[in-house]
Amino acid sequence: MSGLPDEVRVAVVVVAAGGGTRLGQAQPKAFVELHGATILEHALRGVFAATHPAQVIVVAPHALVARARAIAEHVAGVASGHLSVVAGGETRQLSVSAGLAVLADGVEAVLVHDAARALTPSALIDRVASVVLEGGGAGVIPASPVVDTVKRVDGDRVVEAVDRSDLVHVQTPQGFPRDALVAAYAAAGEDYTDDAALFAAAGGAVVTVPGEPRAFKITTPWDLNRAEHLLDAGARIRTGVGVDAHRYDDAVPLWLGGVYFPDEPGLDGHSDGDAVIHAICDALLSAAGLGDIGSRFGSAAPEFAGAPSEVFLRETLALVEGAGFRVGNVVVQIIANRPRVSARRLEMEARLGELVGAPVSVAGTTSDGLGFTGRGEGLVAIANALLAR
Ligand SMILES: Nc1ccn([C@@H]2O[C@H](COP(=O)(O)OP(=O)(O)OP(=O)(O)O)[C@@H](O)[C@H]2O)c(=O)n1
Ligand SMILES: C[C@](O)(CO)[C@H](O)COP(=O)(O)O
Repeated sequence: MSGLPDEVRVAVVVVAAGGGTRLGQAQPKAFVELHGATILEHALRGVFAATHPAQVIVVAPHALVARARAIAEHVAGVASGHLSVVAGGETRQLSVSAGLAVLADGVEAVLVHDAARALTPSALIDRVASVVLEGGGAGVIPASPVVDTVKRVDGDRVVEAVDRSDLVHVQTPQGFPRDALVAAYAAAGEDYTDDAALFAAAGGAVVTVPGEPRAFKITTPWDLNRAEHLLDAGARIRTGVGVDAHRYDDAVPLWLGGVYFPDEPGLDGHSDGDAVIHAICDALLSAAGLGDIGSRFGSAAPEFAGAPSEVFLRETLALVEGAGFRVGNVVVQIIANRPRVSARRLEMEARLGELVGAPVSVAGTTSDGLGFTGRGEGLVAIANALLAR
C-alpha cells in the first residue's frame, strides 16, 4: 500500500481477530458490547485520538471484516485517519502477520495493539510511538511493576517465593522499528505470547516505558465488568480549562468569539487571533484528555496562517465527539480593556453556541489597570468546558 501523506511515519496494527474463549460470550471478543459500543470501537477511539498521524490497520475475524470496517470508519470518520482492515489468522501471531502485510510505504514505526485493551489512553500510544521514532532501534513496551507477592507452585503446593523486584507486567501497544519487526516476524519459528518476545528471539533489544492501569486487557467476564464500571464512574462528566492571551495589533481586524468587531485593534496571531475560540478549543481538548490546540493543530502550521479560528473549533469538536463525548456547556471570561464585551455579548454567545452545539456563556472584565491587560497591551480569554459521555 502506498499513497499516504509523508508525515505518516507510524502504523498501529490493532489485532481484533481473537475468539475470546475466556470471556465466554457468543460473539468474538472485540465485537462484545461495552458501555454502548463494541470493545473494538472503544479501542479505536484511543488509537485515533493519538497525536501521531498513523496508518491504522484493524485485523478482524474473517467473517467480520465488513463489520470491523464499518466500526473503524465510524470512528475514523470523525477523527480522520488512514485505515486498512484485513482478516486475521488462527493465532494472535498470524493476525499480526496479516496486519504487517499491508503496511504502507513510508511507515517507520509499527505499534501492535490488542483491541482487547479497550480503554488504553491515547497518551500511552503516543508515549510508545515517540520512543520508537527517536530511533534507538529497540522495541518499546509498556510495563508496570508486579504488586502482588509471586510464588512458584507445583499444583497447589508452593515451591518457592519468586523475587518480584525485577518482574513487570507488560501491556500493548508494543512498538518496533518497521524493518526489524517485519524481519523478526518472517524469521519466527514458534509461537510467542507477545511481539516483544518474538522480536527479542530475533536478536532485537526491548526497552520499557511506564504502562497505564487503564490499558488492562479484557480477558474474563470480571475484566469486562471492571471496564463497564470505569466507564460508568469516571467518564460521565469531565471538565477542562483553556487560557489564551494575544497582543493587540492595529494592522489586523478583530475577530473575537467568532464575531467581527469593526473599529477595534485586532489580535496578533498565526491564525485570525480569536483568543476566545482558542481558549474554548483548549478547554474542550483538555476535558477530553486530547492534549491542546498547539499539539493538535501546530501553532505555526502553514495551512492555518490567517485561518478563521472556527476551523480549529470544528476540528476540535470532531475529535471530542470521536472520543465519545458531547459538550454540556462552555463558559468564557474575557479580561481586557477593549473591546467592550457587554455590547456584543449576546452575539458572541449566539455564534459560539451555534458552533459548539451547546450553551456558551461569555463574560467580560478588566484587570483594574494591572498587568498587560490593564496597560492595554493585549487580551486574555479563559474558558471552561463541561463534557459528558
Ligand atoms: N487469532 C487471534 C487471537 C487473538 N487476537 C487478538 O489478540 C488480542 C489479545 O488476545 P487475547 O486477549 O488472548 O484474545 P483472545 O484470543 O480473543 O482470547 P482468548 O485467549 O480468551 O480466546 C485480542 O485483541 C485478540 O482479538 C487476534 O487478533 N487473533
Ligand atoms: C500481547 C499481550 O497482550 C501482552 O500482555 C498478551 O501477551 C497477549 O494475550 P495472552 O492473554 O497472553 O494470550
